[in-house]
Amino acid sequence: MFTFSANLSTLFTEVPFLNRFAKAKQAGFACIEFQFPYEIEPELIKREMELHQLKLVLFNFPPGNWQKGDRGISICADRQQEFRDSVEEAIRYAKTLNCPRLHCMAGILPNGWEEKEAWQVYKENLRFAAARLADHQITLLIEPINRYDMPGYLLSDLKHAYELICELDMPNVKIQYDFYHMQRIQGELIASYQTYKDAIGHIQIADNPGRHEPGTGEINYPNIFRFLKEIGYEGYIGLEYTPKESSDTSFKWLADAVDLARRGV
Ligand SMILES: O=C(O)C(=O)[C@@H](O)CO
Ligand SMILES: [Mg+2]
Repeated sequence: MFTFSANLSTLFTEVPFLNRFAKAKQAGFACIEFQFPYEIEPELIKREMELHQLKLVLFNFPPGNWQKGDRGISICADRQQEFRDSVEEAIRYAKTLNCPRLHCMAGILPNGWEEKEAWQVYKENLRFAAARLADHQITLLIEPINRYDMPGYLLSDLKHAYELICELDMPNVKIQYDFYHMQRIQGELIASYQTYKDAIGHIQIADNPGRHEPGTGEINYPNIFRFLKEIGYEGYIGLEYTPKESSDTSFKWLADAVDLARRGV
């Protein structure tokens, strides 16, 4: 059976980052994930995790300068040393926090850049990162992201992600399948999950439109959870959504999902 993990970058944002661990515990979570922890030293995060007995399942490589528009730097030919340094920084956090998965964002293709060259650099960088992560038994994840939210994001196609993984042929590289992005990119959620399931290493969820909690939009999450249970998915499902009203009132769907699983539906 799968396990839900609370994404502390999008949930409990009513309180400062380090206070979100207690909130996650109070809401009944044993597992958490977040996006970019780099403003806080990992020892402080570790203290909160230990205090509240929380297990970390995922976070991201440093994305470059987010305020200036970076959404990952792994496709940038002129920033390969910066990328390599970012891999080491992510490993430093992952080792301290005992985290088994890291997501590497691709990046936005700058105007006038050759797409073909960007793919080449991306591939080289992923190969480097996957080898470094393998030294620490960490899985490297790549996630197709929709271009409505991130215009120009290079990796926005599930099949491309899969082909890249096949080409790299490194066992610790997997797809991060975010149902919200996949709905906006192509739909066909269950069928496409089924097609690529052996290459998928992590799931995230949110509804569309709005990227709020399941039940607020058009995605049939009860059906998706039923499907994931049927195929025996035993990994994590990250709640990477922005609560429609407040975090505390955004978990009603979760009670229904857990109940559904318990009843063996
Ligand atoms: O945007 C998403 O979806 C993610 O999973 C993030 O890690 C990237 O911001
Ligand atoms: Mg995601």
